[in-house]
Amino acid sequence: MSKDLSDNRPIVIAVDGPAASGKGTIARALAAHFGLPHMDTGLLYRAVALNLWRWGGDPSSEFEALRACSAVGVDPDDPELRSEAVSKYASAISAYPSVRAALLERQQEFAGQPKGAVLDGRDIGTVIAPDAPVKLFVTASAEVRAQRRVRELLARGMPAHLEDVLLDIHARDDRDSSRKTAPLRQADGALLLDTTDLDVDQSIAKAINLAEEQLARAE
Ligand SMILES: Nc1ncnc2c1ncn2[C@@H]1O[C@H](COP(=O)(O)OP(=O)(O)O)[C@@H](O)[C@H]1O
Ligand SMILES: Nc1ccn([C@@H]2O[C@H](COP(=O)(O)OP(=O)(O)O)[C@@H](O)[C@H]2O)c(=O)n1
Repeated sequence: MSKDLSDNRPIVIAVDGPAASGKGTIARALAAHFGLPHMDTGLLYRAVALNLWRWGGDPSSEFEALRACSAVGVDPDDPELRSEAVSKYASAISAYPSVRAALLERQQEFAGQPKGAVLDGRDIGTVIAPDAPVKLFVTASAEVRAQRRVRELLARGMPAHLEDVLLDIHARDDRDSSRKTAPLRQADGALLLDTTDLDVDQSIAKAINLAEEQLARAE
């Protein structure tokens, strides 16, 4: 049974996890279930990365990466946002504290909407919305995640090779988890959802159950 929203308390849902774990799919489904707005925060980092890439900027320069943050717009339908090159750039520039700081307010404002919101990313439960009543950490084996990402890229008409995508996923997992600022980790109070052996419908059903459980406990 879905949560009665009539008490007007905001419902903030933080969904974090590594690349292609299914966190975006789950976050969108939770947003639809609870009637909340959704933000894919990875797209912000990808938009900065795409800006930098198009200018011929250097991802190893924090200064240039920060410049790419100014007035960054996100066109979620731009296929280049999901290219492998942009994924690599996004992972590199997201390690810079100044880049993360530049994108912080936009995310916290979104999370602070009166009815609440669902956000997915790497640091939602740890940094952006640490007091969120619902926190999920979505994961799956690297091999399964790579297969999903390959299928997704091919379906979008983009080239993809399993070995390259798997290498990229390992490299991004390592970089995202080992950086000093806002590393990828399961937040305090977050429930683990391993989707390795679950299909999309099963993952969504489990996520809704876990969210309802956390909301009931928060009452
Ligand atoms: N449980 C699942 N089983 C199979 N495929 C999935 C599952 N969850 C997501 N996918 C597919 O895998 C791809 C990556 O999912 P997505 O939700 O975008 O992951 P993330 O946001 O973690 O990168 C998408 O094509 C999505 O449809
Ligand atoms: N909240 C977030 C979201 C993304 N990111 C970074 O942005 C990159 C792209 O994020 P994404 O969520 O679009 O990537 P996928 O998980 O969909 O592959 C990640 O590899 C992270 O390095 C981050 O640091 N913090």
